[in-house]
Amino acid sequence: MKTLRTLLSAIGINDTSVPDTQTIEQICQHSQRCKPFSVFFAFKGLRTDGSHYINDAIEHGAICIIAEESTLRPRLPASVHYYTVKHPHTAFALMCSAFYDYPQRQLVIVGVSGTDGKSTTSDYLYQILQRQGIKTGLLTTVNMDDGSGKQESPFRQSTPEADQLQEFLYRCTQNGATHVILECTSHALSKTFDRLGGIEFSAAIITKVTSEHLEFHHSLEEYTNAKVNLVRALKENGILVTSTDNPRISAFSEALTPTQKAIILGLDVPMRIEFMGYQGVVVEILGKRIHTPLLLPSLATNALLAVFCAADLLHKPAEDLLPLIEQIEPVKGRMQLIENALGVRAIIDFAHTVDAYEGIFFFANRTSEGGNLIAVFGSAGERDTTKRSPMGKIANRYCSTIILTEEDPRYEGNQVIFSDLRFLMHNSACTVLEIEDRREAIKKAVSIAQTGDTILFLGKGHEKTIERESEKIPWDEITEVKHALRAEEQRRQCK
Ligand SMILES: CC(=O)N[C@H]1[C@@H](OP(=O)(O)OP(=O)(O)OC[C@H]2O[C@@H](n3ccc(=O)[nH]c3=O)[C@H](O)[C@@H]2O)O[C@H](CO)[C@@H](O)[C@@H]1O[C@H](C)C(=O)N[C@@H](C)C(=O)N[C@H](CCC(=O)O)C(=O)O
Ligand SMILES: Nc1ncnc2c1ncn2[C@@H]1O[C@H](COP(=O)(O)OP(=O)(O)OP(=O)(O)O)[C@@H](O)[C@H]1O
Repeated sequence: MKTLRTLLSAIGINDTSVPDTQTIEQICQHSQRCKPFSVFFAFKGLRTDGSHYINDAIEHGAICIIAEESTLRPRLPASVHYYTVKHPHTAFALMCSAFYDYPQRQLVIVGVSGTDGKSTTSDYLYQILQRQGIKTGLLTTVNMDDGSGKQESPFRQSTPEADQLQEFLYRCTQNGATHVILECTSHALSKTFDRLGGIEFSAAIITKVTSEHLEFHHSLEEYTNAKVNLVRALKENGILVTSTDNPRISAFSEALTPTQKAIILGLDVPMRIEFMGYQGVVVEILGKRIHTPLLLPSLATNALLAVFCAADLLHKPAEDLLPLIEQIEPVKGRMQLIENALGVRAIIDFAHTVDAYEGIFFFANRTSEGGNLIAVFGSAGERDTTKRSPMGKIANRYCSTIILTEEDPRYEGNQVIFSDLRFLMHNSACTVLEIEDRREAIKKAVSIAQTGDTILFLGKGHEKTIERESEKIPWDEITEVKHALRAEEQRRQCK
């Protein structure tokens, strides 16, 4: 247990008036999660201002309040300590780290970022390190391992808030993990949220930076700059691993210091990726020809990034680790084929960006062998709107039928989202239907598919809910698609 004085000094506040026996039970940023002897951080948010909840936090047991510099000092009981700081999110991360005894200092931490491919690359690296006997922690949108075994991530965010993140790292140290792989999102890396503040990374993998989350970052430069923060957080001898697929390599390599290094696949290490459709991608690299079970070339690149990062961490030749990608296991909801007796190729994938759409529609088109292509998708409400029309355009170019449906409409509602998605759909040979209820949309797609056709179910992957307004409806895309296929098989058998 830490004293308040120690925790305050971790964020540069040295207050000798605080009794040095005063201990702290918890640090929180939501008033209702405070319990007796908590420190409450009052953040100015996008919807409300945490400083409006200071009294609520005190009622729940907060004894110390940290607010932003511009916050007007509220009237407080004399027993409550109150401070302001310039960067409260960074202070929150640093104090949480101190609260858990700086767990990152005991761990080799790899950060994985990029527009697409963070979860898969992280998972592939985890698999490689585990197979090399390294006890490895993992935290992605999909999975978590705190050293006690792999399970689905319980967190709401891909990179959780600093209190949850630091507690996770602490558990990793307690469970004997030596290495940890963290999926690092642009939100978490941004100075606005700084959820990873205080963590020094041994390696940074950047898959590919295209465009996403512009509703938050406002420009591609700002978005890229947030991701570059991962390289800025590298240790003195840290390594950047990326590939020539990444159109923004220079933004990242320019942030390296002379003692840090980079491996750029495709440039430092020539490679060739051969598309083999449903047989899985073949890669030629370092004189080897390796057959992977991964279907998309981008996923194979992710696996290679993982291999070269692992080789550097383990001081092993990459050649020795390359064969491991022959047995790499897929990640839930990523290019997941659902078996069926209809003779239809049913694929669930988490593609939800323009670049990921390019990849998956290229795959589906190249492998269609004359069959029709049907796609079921929507786009997230209250999030980046700039990607919607280009995504719709790509789908419309290749599909015979598109069924627009809900993804997470939130308060924006489906009709606005559908209209954005349709904006550049000029190919009249493609039928575009709108079925808001995702379950009905899936059933419809399955009902019109014939032997040899391909159906893509996009944008939900592993996710467990659909967010309609403020409601979270439980959802399991894999189960829903399986049910629809089974029902259709029975219907056709009875005919
Ligand atoms: C858009 C976004 O990032 N929102 C984050 C933001 O919410 P906000 O600004 O709306 O917060 P707010 O509701 O205005 O509240 C302000 C403050 O008042 C506090 N409060 C509020 C109410 C109350 O009763 N008491 C109280 O103390 C809140 O805890 C908060 O600290 O600050 C909150 C607390 O700091 C975050 O939980 C919340 O993440 C939400 C859950 C979210 O959906 N974030 C997404 C966009 C996100 O982070 N995504 C990334 C990227 C994913 C990807 O790349 O795919 C991720 O890492 O997951
Ligand atoms: N390197 C890549 N380049 C382009 N598309 C990719 C790449 N890797 C994966 N994809 C596509 O993106 C989808 C999501 O992959 P993944 O879950 O690894 O991304 P992510 O960055 O973790 O996504 P999120 O941040 O939303 O959790 C995949 O299903 C695939 O269609």
